[in-house]
Amino acid sequence: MKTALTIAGSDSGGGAGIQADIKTFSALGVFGMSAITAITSQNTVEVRSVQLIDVNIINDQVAAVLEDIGADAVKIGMLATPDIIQTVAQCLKKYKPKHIVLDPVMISKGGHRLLEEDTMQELKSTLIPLASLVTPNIPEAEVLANMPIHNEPDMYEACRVIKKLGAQAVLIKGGHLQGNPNDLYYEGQTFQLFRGERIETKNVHGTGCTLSAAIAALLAKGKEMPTAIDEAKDYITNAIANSLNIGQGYGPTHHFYHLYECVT
Ligand SMILES: Nc1ncnc2c1ncn2[C@@H]1O[C@H](COP(=O)(O)OP(=O)(O)OP(=O)(O)O)[C@@H](O)[C@H]1O
Ligand SMILES: Cc1ncc(CO)c(N)n1
Repeated sequence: MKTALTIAGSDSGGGAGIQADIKTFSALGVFGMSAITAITSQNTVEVRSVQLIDVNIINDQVAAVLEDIGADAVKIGMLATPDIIQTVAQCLKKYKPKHIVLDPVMISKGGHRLLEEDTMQELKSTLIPLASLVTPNIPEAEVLANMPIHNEPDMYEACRVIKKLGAQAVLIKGGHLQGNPNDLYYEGQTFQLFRGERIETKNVHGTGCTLSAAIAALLAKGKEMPTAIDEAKDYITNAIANSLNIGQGYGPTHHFYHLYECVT
């Protein structure tokens, strides 16, 4: 069976972070593993508290998984401090996983900052150059590219700037712009727009986590990057279309376990 490791924060509410990633891996027929970087006390409305995990424990979790089982792909989510980023970067340099999908998580849907000041700078210089794909949403892309993004033409320019930070490829997610949620992919030569149709729902907690985990799972199964993104886009669209109206705030996406075949 193919395997995928998520290095991310835990969301007690089950909609984002490690929990969304493992559900997505499982639904796509990939064996999911985790290295937890932070524990968030979170629900569909708010983040109540955050406990960061000691960097030695983060290092040990990654080492334990990669020295024994290995991972066909790694997905990276919430990394709250420059120290944590450096630790994860050292692990990636040591174990050199084939596919690294980096979701530069900044702020929860409820508006809670999930990383400290200066952390985005460290992410830019230390981690983005190691990534096969970096998947910012619009506010994250604005910080990474250091420019405002108001429309699709701005997304093209921001892709160019972010690509120069050294990732192999960039996918800017258009969910936060008005109109249809189209995502723009750029690998340094050609652009590809992955079109979506906006689903009218407030239940979009964890959509970014789910998309990046789906891309990692599909890469683990041997798909080429554009195919992995295309199929992951179908996966997230389906997960949003069937999202769950639970909790008082932004409900979670829904994962269908029986729809996807397992590659052994
Ligand atoms: N209402 C919607 N209908 C259909 N697709 C959507 C909708 N909102 C977002 N998407 C898609 O979901 C994916 C995730 O995008 P989004 O911009 O919401 O990520 P995000 O802000 O990082 O999510 P989160 O921070 O909650 O994890 C993208 O492919 C985007 O186009
Ligand atoms: C732990 C965690 N990671 C990522 C996000 C972004 O949605 C979140 N809300 N919580």
